[in-house]
Amino acid sequence: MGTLIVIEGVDGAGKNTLARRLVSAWERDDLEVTRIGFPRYDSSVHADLAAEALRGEHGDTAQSVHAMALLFALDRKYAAPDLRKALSHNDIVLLDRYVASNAAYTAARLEQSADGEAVEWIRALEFERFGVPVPDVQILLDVPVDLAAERAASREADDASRTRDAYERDGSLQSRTSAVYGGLAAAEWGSSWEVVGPDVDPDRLAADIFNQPSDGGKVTT
Ligand SMILES: Nc1ncnc2c1ncn2[C@@H]1O[C@H](COP(=O)(O)OP(=O)(O)OP(=O)(O)O)[C@@H](O)[C@H]1O
Ligand SMILES: Cc1cn([C@H]2C[C@H](O)[C@@H](COP(=O)(O)O)O2)c(=O)[nH]c1=O
Repeated sequence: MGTLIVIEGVDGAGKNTLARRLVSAWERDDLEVTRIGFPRYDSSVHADLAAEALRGEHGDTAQSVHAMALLFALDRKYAAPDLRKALSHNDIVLLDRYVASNAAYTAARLEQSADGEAVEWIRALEFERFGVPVPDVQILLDVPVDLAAERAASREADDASRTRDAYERDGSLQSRTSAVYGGLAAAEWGSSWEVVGPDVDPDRLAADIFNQPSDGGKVTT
C-alpha cells in the first residue's frame, strides 16, 4: 500500500511547483509516484462547476459557502476509488490540495478558526460520510500571503488562461485561510503535518518525508 501525501497552502503558495520537484526527487530514487491535483478540473463535473461558479457563473452558487464546499467534497468522493487504486499501485500518491483545503477555505469564509464548526463539518462529511482516504502526512507550504499573492498575480500576467478567481482576488480571505491552515497543522488535523517555508529544499523534504528502505517506506515527519 502506498503512502498518501498532501501539499496544502494558500493560492499561489507554490504547491504545484513543489509537487513537481518532489515527484522528480522520488522518481530519481526509483519510487513509483502518482500526482493528482484537486479540484480535478476537466475530469470532474463537480470541480468544473466550482471553477465556473468562482468565475461568476451559476447564479449565487459562489456566495454560498456550503454549496461551494459540497462541490469540492463531491469531487473527492468520486475520486476516492481511483485514489485507492493509485495507492495500491504506487509507492507514493501525492495530492496537490485535499480535504484540508476545504476545511481551511470554508472556515476562513465563515470567519471561523481551525477548532470551529466548519472544520468539524468538513471532517465528518468527507472522512466519515464520504469515506475518502485519510492522508498519511500533510505538508503545509507556509508562504507569506503577500508573496503568494504576488506569485498568483504574476502568473496571471504571464498566462491569460490563469486569471485569478474570486478567492484568489480576496486578500483578506487568503490571510484568514493561512491562519486556519496554521491551526490545522498545529492540531495535527486528520494526520501528521509538516510545515515548510518558501525556501524549502525539495530534495531534502522528499528524503525527510519518505524514508526508505530502512523503515519499509513509512512516513516520518
Ligand atoms: N519557489 C519559488 N520561487 C519562485 N517562484 C515560484 C516558486 N514556487 C512557485 N513559484 C511561482 O509562483 C507561481 C505560483 O506557483 P504554483 O502554481 O506552483 O502555486 P500553487 O500554490 O499551486 O497555486 P494555486 O493554488 O493558485 O494553483 C507560479 O508562477 C510559479 O512559477
Ligand atoms: C480543493 C479545494 C479548493 N478550494 C479552493 C482553493 C482555491 O482558492 C480554489 C480553487 O483551487 P485552485 O487550487 O486555485 O485551482 O478553491 C476549496 O475551497 N476547497 C477545496 O476542497
